[in-house]
Parts: sequence; structure tokens; C-alpha cells
Amino acid sequence: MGSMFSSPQFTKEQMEITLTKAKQIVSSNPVVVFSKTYCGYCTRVKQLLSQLGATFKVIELDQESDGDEVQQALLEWTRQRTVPNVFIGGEHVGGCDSVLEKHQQGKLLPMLKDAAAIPNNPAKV
Ligand SMILES: N[C@@H](CCC(=O)N[C@@H](CS)C(=O)NCC(=O)O)C(=O)O
Repeated sequence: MGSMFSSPQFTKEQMEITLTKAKQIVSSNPVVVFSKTYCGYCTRVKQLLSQLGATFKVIELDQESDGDEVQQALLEWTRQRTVPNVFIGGEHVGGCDSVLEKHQQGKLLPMLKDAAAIPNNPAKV
């Protein structure tokens, strides 16, 4: 018996290393999208960020050798198991639904600007 998040596949030590790695990626990029290549919700989020001109880092978990571990680490960290799992300015935003909702509320662009994922004062041309 372990915590509700324990996973028989991974040791506690492995999970700590993987969680540290995930946190390092999140803290060193304005926007991070943990994604899967075949996931339509992920495609939608990546499309939107591209349309908004944002710089973002994508990690396709289905193409990473430790993708399952990273997904487990994200679950322990964010309580979210599904992809996309999106972070802006080091803050957990959530999945596709959350990102689209923030956009509809007019909150996404300011968040992206605050995180320097898009220029705050774009030069007039
Ligand atoms: N409501 C979620 C839906 C996300 C979702 O269902 N993602 C699927 C992939 S398309 C998923 O993560 N399934 C579990 C898995 O791939 O491990 C959102 O808006 O992000």
C-alpha cells in the first residue's frame, strides 16, 4: 500500500529524479506543454499558442523514453494525469479546457506577456 499516487512501475527515487527534471523544464521555459503527438486536445493548444505568436516548449511524452514517468510525476505534482498539461510562467494552468477558458476570459494573452512568451510591447512597424 502506498499513497493514492503510488505507481508500482517506478521507484520513489526514480520519481523524485523525474519530478526534479520536470520542474527544471517548467522553471526554465516561459511556456511548457506536456503533450502527446496523437492527442487532438494537445494539437488545439499548440495551434492556439502558435496563432498567438507565443514561444513555447513542447514535450511529446509518447516520444520520450521516460514519458510515462514524466506523466506520473506530473500527476503527483499537479493532480492532473491527462495531456496537454500546460504551464505558463512556471504556473500550472491545466489542460486544453483550462487554456481555452483563459483565452475566452481574455486572460491568456496577459499571462503569456507576463511570462515573456510574447513581447509585452511589440515594436510598431
Ligand atoms: N479535458 C481534457 C482532455 C484531455 C484528454 O482527454 N487527454 C487524453 C489524450 S487525448 C489523455 O491524456 N489521456 C490519458 C493518457 O493519454 O494517458 C483537456 O481539456 O485537456
